Amino acid sequence: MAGGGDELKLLGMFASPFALRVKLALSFKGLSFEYVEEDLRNKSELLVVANPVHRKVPVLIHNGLPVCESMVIVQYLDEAFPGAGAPFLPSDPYDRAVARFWASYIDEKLFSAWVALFAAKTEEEKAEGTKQTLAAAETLEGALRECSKGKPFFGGDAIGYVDVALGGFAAYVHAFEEVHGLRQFDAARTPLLAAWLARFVELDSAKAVMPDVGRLVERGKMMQAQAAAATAATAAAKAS
Ligand SMILES: N[C@@H](CCC(=O)N[C@@H](CS)C(=O)NCC(=O)O)C(=O)O
Repeated sequence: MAGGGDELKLLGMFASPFALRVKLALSFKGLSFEYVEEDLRNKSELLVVANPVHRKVPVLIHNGLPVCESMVIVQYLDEAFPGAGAPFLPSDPYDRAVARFWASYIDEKLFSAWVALFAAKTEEEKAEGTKQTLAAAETLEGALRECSKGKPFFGGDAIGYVDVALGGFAAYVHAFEEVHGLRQFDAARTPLLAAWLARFVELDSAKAVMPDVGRLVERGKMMQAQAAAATAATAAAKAS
């Protein structure tokens, strides 16, 4: 429990990068919570009632009230628990706007490039997904330079809003390398991001909630094999 009579319950799924953001945010703020693992093929009544619009994880239930959408939850934690650690969002309104901009870039460009890569059925689609992923990483390299002002994190010396947004994908960077053979935050191409990742995964609060990379790799390989089998079945059906 969070302390002071607050009850926090997180509905998540072990492989969800969005749920990981919330686990990271709670961990960085030192807030304890009850964790409920959802089976997304058979969603609980609690999830459906708590997030009737999207029926997705993560949902944070604070004293019985549900809050949905990972980055909305991260902001909520800043506002609902002002005494729990440094705020993720900067105090200056312009810096706050910049942080929100980059967090939404991560969802719109980096995540969608990964989805494109993951869904790729042909070599051309795979090449396109790879190109988009590396281009998004290069853009984020510039964002990190701008936001960190020479300090280790997007938030400066401390973990900030963009660090949490990107941190949700930290375990995936390693898993992707194993499943797709693509090093996204490469030290030669994006040295700041590569150093950011190495530092981030070593933080005690991050380590405490990070999913097992081996399990993510296993899941990624299984999904890749299922996608390949579906493509082969479609090709066979067309040929017959
Ligand atoms: N924009 C949402 C994305 C959440 C999301 O896509 N969650 C996925 C798991 S990674 C989910 O619950 N999927 C279930 C479904 O689509 O039915 C956020 O940031 O929280």
